[in-house]
Parts: sequence; structure tokens; C-alpha cells
Amino acid sequence: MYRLRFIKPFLKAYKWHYLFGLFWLLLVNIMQLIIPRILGSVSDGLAEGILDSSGLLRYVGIILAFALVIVISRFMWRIYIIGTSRRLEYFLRNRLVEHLQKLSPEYFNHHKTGDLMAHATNDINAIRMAFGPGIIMITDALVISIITIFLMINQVGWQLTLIALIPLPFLATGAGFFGKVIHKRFKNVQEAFSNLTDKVQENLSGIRVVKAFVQEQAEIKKFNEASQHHVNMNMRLIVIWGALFPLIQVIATLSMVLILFFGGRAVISGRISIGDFVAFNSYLGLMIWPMMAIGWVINVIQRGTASLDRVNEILSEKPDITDAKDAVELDIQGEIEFKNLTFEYVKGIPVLKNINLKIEKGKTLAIIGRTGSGKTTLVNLLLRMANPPKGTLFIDGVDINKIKLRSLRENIGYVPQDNFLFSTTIEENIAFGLKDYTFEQVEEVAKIAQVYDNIMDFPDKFGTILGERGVTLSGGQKQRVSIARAIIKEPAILILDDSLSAVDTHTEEEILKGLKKIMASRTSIIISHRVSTVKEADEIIVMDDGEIVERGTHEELVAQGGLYYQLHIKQLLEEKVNMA
Ligand SMILES: Nc1ncnc2c1ncn2[C@@H]1O[C@H](COP(=O)(O)OP(=O)(O)OP(=O)(O)O)[C@@H](O)[C@H]1O
Repeated sequence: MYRLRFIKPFLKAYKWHYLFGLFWLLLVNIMQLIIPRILGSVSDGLAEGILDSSGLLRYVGIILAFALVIVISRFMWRIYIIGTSRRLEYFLRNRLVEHLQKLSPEYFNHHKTGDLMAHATNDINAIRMAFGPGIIMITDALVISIITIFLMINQVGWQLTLIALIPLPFLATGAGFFGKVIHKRFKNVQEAFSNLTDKVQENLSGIRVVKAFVQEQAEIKKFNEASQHHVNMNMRLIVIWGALFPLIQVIATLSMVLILFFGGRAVISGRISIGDFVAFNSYLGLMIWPMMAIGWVINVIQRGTASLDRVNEILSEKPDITDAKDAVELDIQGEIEFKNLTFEYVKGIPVLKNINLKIEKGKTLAIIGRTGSGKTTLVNLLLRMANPPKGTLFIDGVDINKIKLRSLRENIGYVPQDNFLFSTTIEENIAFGLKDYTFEQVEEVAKIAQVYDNIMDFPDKFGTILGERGVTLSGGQKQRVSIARAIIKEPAILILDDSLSAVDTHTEEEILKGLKKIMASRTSIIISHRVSTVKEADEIIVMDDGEIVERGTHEELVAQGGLYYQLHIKQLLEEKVNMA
């Protein structure tokens, strides 16, 4: 029952739906079981010559009435059981996606998107099958076989019933064995499929890299291999399914043959009537379906439980970045302080070492440094995309771990290095997550970010829909839309992580000029590789291998003649060469 812990609330809320559905299902079963008895009586009546036309018509009327009730009942159980299983699918998928949203970026570094997509599709589908068709099959199989056996004994005695049922234990063990193999092979198919999804997803997201490195053929080959593996795994599953059904058929036929022989002899010797024989045969016919269902239902339930285990595993994953119990809502002013901050993603490998830094409210800090020196990690901690150690990072004097995540992130305007844009309109991308905004605001921030004119050149202007990852925009345009998205929030803290790298120095200057007004009243952090981007900042820090190695204003750092100075000279030379 522990397995059901996450879907318990749903099952509780919908128990009456299931019970109501089961009621109709049982009604169908009972009706189906009575019909053979009626057929038996008709046969006897006909054989004994005591049935006239009006009597026959009465029986026809009864069977028709039964058929009508069966039609209505089937409709009802389908609505109530299959319908409820579809609601379960909806409930579980929403719960899963909601939970995934709460997990930290680190979780997604360690779990493939393709796998997670497979959980959200295949696994949830398998759970739905278990809680819809699976429940129907089990009920059918149990109710029909138990009542049928009882009726068979009642009709022709236990000896003949026993003979008819001899093949059944073989069927049960055979189905059990096949169920196990099917489950294993199905798992392999699932894994192969997840691998396939992953490949497609990576290939489409990375299409530019694939093309630029002329790797189309190599990628197609890799995909074909994965695809072939998926087919092979499916073939192995088909083989076992293919063997299962004939086996069930053989066993069912064996029962029929036994009954034909022994039942026929009983009729000849007069121990049972022809009517009994007909009814008994119909009962046996009714038993075949549940028998066949056994093999199928074992598979469905096994798949369902395996899928439920996988989904449970994700749902049990505790989000590691959450609000502390005593977290406070903070109207952030923008003072930031790092105190002796040392941070490591992997134990024993510090990426930031002993960082001491204070940024006064409204000031601008620029960070420059080699790639991998820890610049992005610094802002990741500020956004709490990772947890900084206690007592090392403060905003307005409050330990960042004690600030409610929502109030922290709502007060930070962040332009990430990877400018992800959604496949929606430019306007919606800029106003992302804002409930109240005016179109004028969108236009204004687009102007500040120097992307307004570009947008107005598109036929649909702000209504232009962007492709996946904003493919209709150039790298620089994407960066500027991202900047507009960050500043429309009017955040207390603005962070630009290498956000001007794809624009030329002239546009950069224009953007910085536009941002100056915005930044005057906000605390800003600008990360860049370019001296031209950072030189106006109130303080510049130079990072190297997780440490602050130089700090000061542009003039001070140039005067120091260190790393910053060398970078400055190198970039000045580059500019001159470019202009020449
Ligand atoms: N999630 C992570 N898990 C483990 N190590 C990480 C993780 N993210 C970054 N790192 C490592 O931390 C170090 C600092 O990375 P970071 O992204 O902060 O550098 P950066 O200065 O921003 O580089 P760039 O200028 O290239 O963006 C690198 O050595 C990187 O490999």
C-alpha cells in the first residue's frame, strides 16, 4: 500500500466512481452468466417439445431485455472506470510536472530529459492501464470464473466440471511465467525508447552544432543504431506475446475437447440433458475470455507497478532548494554581501574560495575573469539555484537561506548566459511571468534593450511567434529580448551574465547607456569577458580559479598593471586591428 502513497488522495476522492463502475461491471457479468442458463432452458424445452412459439417469443424478449441492460451497463462502466483512469492519468501527470518544477537545476544535470519525458508519458500511461482496463480485467476474470465454476458444478456435477478445469492450472502457471518475461522485455523496450527520445531531443536542440561540425551522417548512423535497438527489443517482446496467445488458445481448446468427449458421453448415457450440455458449453465459452485475460492482466499490473515505482521515485525526490521553516518575506532593497564564502558542487572541489565582497544598494559590480573561474556560480548562489553555506551570503543583512525563494527571485532580474526564449510571442517572452503589465511597458523595455527597431521590422512586430529556443532571432537579438525580460520586472537587483557578448561594441554602448538610468536605482552585477562592458562599474573584481585576484575601479585596475590591465591592452589592440 506504501506504493500507492502518492495516488491515495486521488483514489479516495474517486472511490465512488470506481465503486459505481464496478457495480455496472458486475451487472454485466451476472447478465452474461444468466443467458447460458436461458439458452439451456430453451434447448431443453425444444428437445422435450414443450416450447411453443409464444414461449419462444417470451425467451427472445427476455434475452433482448438482457442485451439492452448489458449495453447500458457496458456504457456506464466504461464511463466510470475507464473515465476515472483517464482522470488519474491527468492527476498524476500534473503532479509529476509540478514536482519536477520544484527540483533544483542540479537534479536535471543528473537526469536525462529523455528519461523524464518517458516517465511523464509511457510510465503514466502504464499506470492508467493498470487502474482502468487492469481493474476491469481482474474483476471480469475473478467474478466470471468463480460464478461460472459454481454454476457448472450446479449444472453437471463436480466431476465433469473438474475435467473441464484440468487445463486451468497450466494456464495460470504459464501466464505467470510469461508475465515475468514480458515485464523484463517491456522494460528493455521502455529503456530503448527513452534512449531514442533522448537522441531525437539532443539532435534537434543541437542541430546547429551538428551541422557546423558536419556530423549529420554520423548522427543519423547513431540514431539508426538506437532505432534498430528499439525495434530489436520490440521484436523480442512480440515473440513472447506471439507465443503466449497460441498457448492460451491451445489450453482453452483442450478444455473444449475434454468437455465434448466426457460431456457427450454423459448426455448419451442420460446422466445430463442436452440443455445441461449446451449451458455447460456456453459457460466454458465464457471462461475462455477470463482465462486469456489472466495473461494480459498480469502483464498490465506488472507494468503498472513497475511504472508506479519509477514515478514514485521521482515524486519522493526531496527538492533540495526550499524555503527554510523560518524563512521571511523580504522587500529587497539590494545590499549584497558575501562573507568568507567557499562553495563546492562536488565534495572536495571548491569552485569559489573565500569570497569576501560587499555591494552597496544601488551600486554596480562587474565581474570579469577566465571561463570556469566561478562567475556564474556566484550569481547562481545569489539566485539560490544552488544553496550557499549558512552565514556566507546576505541580502540586506539577512542570510539568503532565510529569505523566501519567491520573494528573492521576484526581486532579481536575471539575464542568463543561455538565453532561453519560449515558443510564444515576443511580447509574452518579454512580459514572462508578469500578471499586470501594459503594452507600453513592453515597448519601453524593448527600447532600452535596443531591440525595439528589430522587433518593429518583423511583420507581426511584438506578436511574432518565436520558434523553439527563439530560432527566428539572431544571438544578439535573443540577448536583448532577454535583457528586456529582466528589466520589465523592475527588480531591486539586476544580473547580466555575459549578456552582451553577442552584440557589437556600438550596440553594447547603446544598451549600457539605456541601462544606466535603470541601474542607477538598482544593485547590478555585470559579468563579462569584455573590458568595454565593465569599465563604468563602481567596482570591478577579477576572478581566477574561484578566487578574487584583483578588485577596484577601471582606472585603479589599469594602474595596477595585473591581469585586468593585460586584458584591457589585449582588447584595445584587437579593436584597433578590427578598425584598421
Ligand atoms: N553543476 C555543476 N556541478 C559541478 N561543477 C560545476 C557545476 N557548474 C559549474 N561547475 C564547475 O564550476 C566551475 C565554475 O563554473 P562557472 O560556470 O561558475 O564558471 P564561469 O566563470 O561562469 O565560466 P564561463 O565564463 O565559461 O561562464 C567550473 O570548473 C565548472 O566546471
